Amino acid sequence: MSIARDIRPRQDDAAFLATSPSASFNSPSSHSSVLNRTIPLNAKPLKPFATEDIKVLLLENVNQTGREILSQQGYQVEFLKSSLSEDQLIEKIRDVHVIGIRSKTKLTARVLKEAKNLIVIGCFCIGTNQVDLQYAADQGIAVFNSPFSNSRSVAELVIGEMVMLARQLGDRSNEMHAGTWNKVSNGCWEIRGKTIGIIGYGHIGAQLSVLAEAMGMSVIYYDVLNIMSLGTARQVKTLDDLLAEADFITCHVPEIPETKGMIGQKQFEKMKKGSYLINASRGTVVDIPALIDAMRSGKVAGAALDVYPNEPAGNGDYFNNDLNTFSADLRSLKNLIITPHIGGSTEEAQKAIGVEVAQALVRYANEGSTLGAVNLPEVVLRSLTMDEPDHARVIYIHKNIPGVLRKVNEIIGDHNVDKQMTDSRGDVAYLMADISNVDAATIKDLYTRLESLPSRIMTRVLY
Ligand SMILES: NC(=O)c1ccc[n+]([C@@H]2O[C@H](COP(=O)([O-])OP(=O)(O)OC[C@H]3O[C@@H](n4cnc5c(N)ncnc54)[C@H](O)[C@@H]3O)[C@@H](O)[C@H]2O)c1
Ligand SMILES: O=C(O)CC[C@@H](O)C(=O)O
Repeated sequence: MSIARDIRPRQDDAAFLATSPSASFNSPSSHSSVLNRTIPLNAKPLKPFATEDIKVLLLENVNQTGREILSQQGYQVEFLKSSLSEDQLIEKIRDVHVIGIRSKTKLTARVLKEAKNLIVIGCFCIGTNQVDLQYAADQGIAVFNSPFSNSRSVAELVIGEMVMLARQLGDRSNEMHAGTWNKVSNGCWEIRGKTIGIIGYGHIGAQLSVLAEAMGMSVIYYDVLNIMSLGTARQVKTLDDLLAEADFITCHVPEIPETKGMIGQKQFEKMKKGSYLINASRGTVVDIPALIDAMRSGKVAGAALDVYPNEPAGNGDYFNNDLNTFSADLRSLKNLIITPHIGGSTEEAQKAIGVEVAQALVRYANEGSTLGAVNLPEVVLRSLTMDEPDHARVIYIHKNIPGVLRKVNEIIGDHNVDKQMTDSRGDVAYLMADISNVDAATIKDLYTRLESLPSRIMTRVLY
């Protein structure tokens, strides 16, 4: 084996654990086919120096499947059930190399600035709006998520909620719990024959489309992209077209500036009287005080909310006006289902997410692969094999400015570069090269020279 292991960097030497950010997510087929192609049976396990020095912080009750994968690597894994406040996070994140979060933990620029050793962030969920992706990329910190492992769970929840709202099930159940028999059919409907309007026809919206059609519903959808319809679904041109036609309106868009408050007073005015609203996307997408008004006036006959502008840090916390000023008004409404951000909270989804994201973190930490990252270019190299003992993998994350490759190749070009790949995304570029016949002194020298280049964001050497 390579003698390079003898030059273990200090535990706080984040550069050796260099990170990569990468690009947008892939379809499952492209993902797995690339991986299958690049992992031969005799693949040499690359390690970012001493794995037992890698500190992992997992917040928000990340699934056991993910925890196990990371622990099995020998990493030091600390696991917390809830999220942390910004100040607590700043204290904790300082010596952490890998952090795993879900939707609640805010990794702002202020927090990431303190994360001097951090190489990679795993969002054990779909949404990545809780992370300052650009700031992370600028620091060479890769971010991974799980693009579709909980999509089906959300789609099924929405189907259930449509039936519940149409039949006022929440109210009937609450009344029975309070000891009151109230057998009514007024204002109760089948969903068969009704129109569902899906805002955002991505992974969740498309799943929902198929399920809703099977329930006998007509499906229309609005999306900023021109997307192929599934079954007999029909894309409408504008949000207003959807609002005017749908009986059930359901939001499945990401939290981005364009979707903030996209359902507010004006949109409620354009809906049909007696329509229903469901939001299981992000809490900022619907203006909740405007929804409260629309429900009080009878314009909206029922609603289901799973997400809120401010959400508690963990289970057992209060959902009250200290958190969101409208909480008490919201809780007083009839035919309103409010759930604690559980759209993706099923055993199936959480297990799958745990595996998917933890594996991406390990691949990144140990091999430098950015495949599936959401904020950096995607770079993956065929694995080194056990037949290639004296190889090292050099990763150089750098500013995407002219002349860098020439400088880098002046440094690594003195050696035998077996393979090399580079790609850029915006202002950041990611270079990965496998170099043969290198000893500890050479690795140290390469590392030091790359680190001294003005274009450097982060350097890592894996061996
Ligand atoms: N409640 C939960 O537990 C839960 C679980 C999973 C995902 N989510 C949320 O749901 C969101 C959607 O998930 P997904 O997997 O379907 O995402 P996706 O990226 O597959 O699909 C989102 C769709 O929204 C469209 N879109 C973007 N901006 C739009 C706009 N302004 N108007 C109309 N359409 C727009 C996109 O083009 C895309 O087709 C996630 O971003 C996440 O925030 C919530
Ligand atoms: O599990 C979570 O915290 C988030 C679930 C969901 O909103 C997601 O973005 O996947």
